[in-house]
Amino acid sequence: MTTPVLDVQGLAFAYPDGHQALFGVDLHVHRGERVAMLGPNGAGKTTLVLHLNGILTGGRGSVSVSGLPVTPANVPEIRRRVGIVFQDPDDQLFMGTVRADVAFGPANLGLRGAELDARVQHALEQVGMAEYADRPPHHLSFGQRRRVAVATVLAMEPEILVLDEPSSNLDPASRRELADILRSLDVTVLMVTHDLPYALELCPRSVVLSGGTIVADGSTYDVLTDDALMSAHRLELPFGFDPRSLPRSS
Ligand SMILES: Nc1ncnc2c1ncn2[C@@H]1O[C@H](COP(=O)(O)OP(=O)(O)OP(=O)(O)O)[C@@H](O)[C@H]1O
Repeated sequence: MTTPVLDVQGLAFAYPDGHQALFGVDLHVHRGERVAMLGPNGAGKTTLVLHLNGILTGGRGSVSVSGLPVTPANVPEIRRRVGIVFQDPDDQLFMGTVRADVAFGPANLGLRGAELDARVQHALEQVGMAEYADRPPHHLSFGQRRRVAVATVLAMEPEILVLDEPSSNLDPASRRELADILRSLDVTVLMVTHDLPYALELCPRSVVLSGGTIVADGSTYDVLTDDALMSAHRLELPFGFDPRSLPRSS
């Protein structure tokens, strides 16, 4: 078996106020997988994501990315390997142009000149935003800014792309376009979402985190059609959406 891209073992974490948010989480994601992380509000999803690149540390258990443990000493390399796209693109876009925002990370890695330009161009092409390179990010629509935020992370050539609620606040066309982009990428994806149809559309596998533990890990179709599991963990499909009535693509 190859080394997982993401290897979380027995991760337990309590916040400084004593609130225990994770109770021994195990999660293994292999290269090329697209995995959805589902779960009700307060389940611990964000807490888990913040451990993946060392924003939160100090809990029990371990997290490794392609064999490299997430430790304070490894954080710079871990942050290159784990690209997190946060829910609000404005948390990630702070430069005067789209190009400068996408160049920021690779320039910090030491890329310069033609190599840097090519990296930026490729990342913008991957998200269909190359023609916006010279625009200020704050002149773009929310959906366009989210795509640029994805490009800022892709420009680092991460081992795993972690997306927090990628479909939130997108209109139906932007939501579909982002799905097409994510499907086209040759990258391992972990996607936190409450948008269950989006999980079904994009991720063959889903894990359900509830009360700080993983309560299910299997095919997204099997998870979403397990009525007892769904109701036990406050997961609800949109009215009228029935995975059983869809062609089985994932
Ligand atoms: N800084 C903090 N200090 C104390 N407790 C916290 C802190 N941040 C989160 N928590 C608690 O930890 C638990 C897990 O929170 P977390 O944000 O990881 O959940 P989540 O699954 O991402 O929820 P949501 O779907 O609402 O985003 C919750 O009970 C939350 O109240």
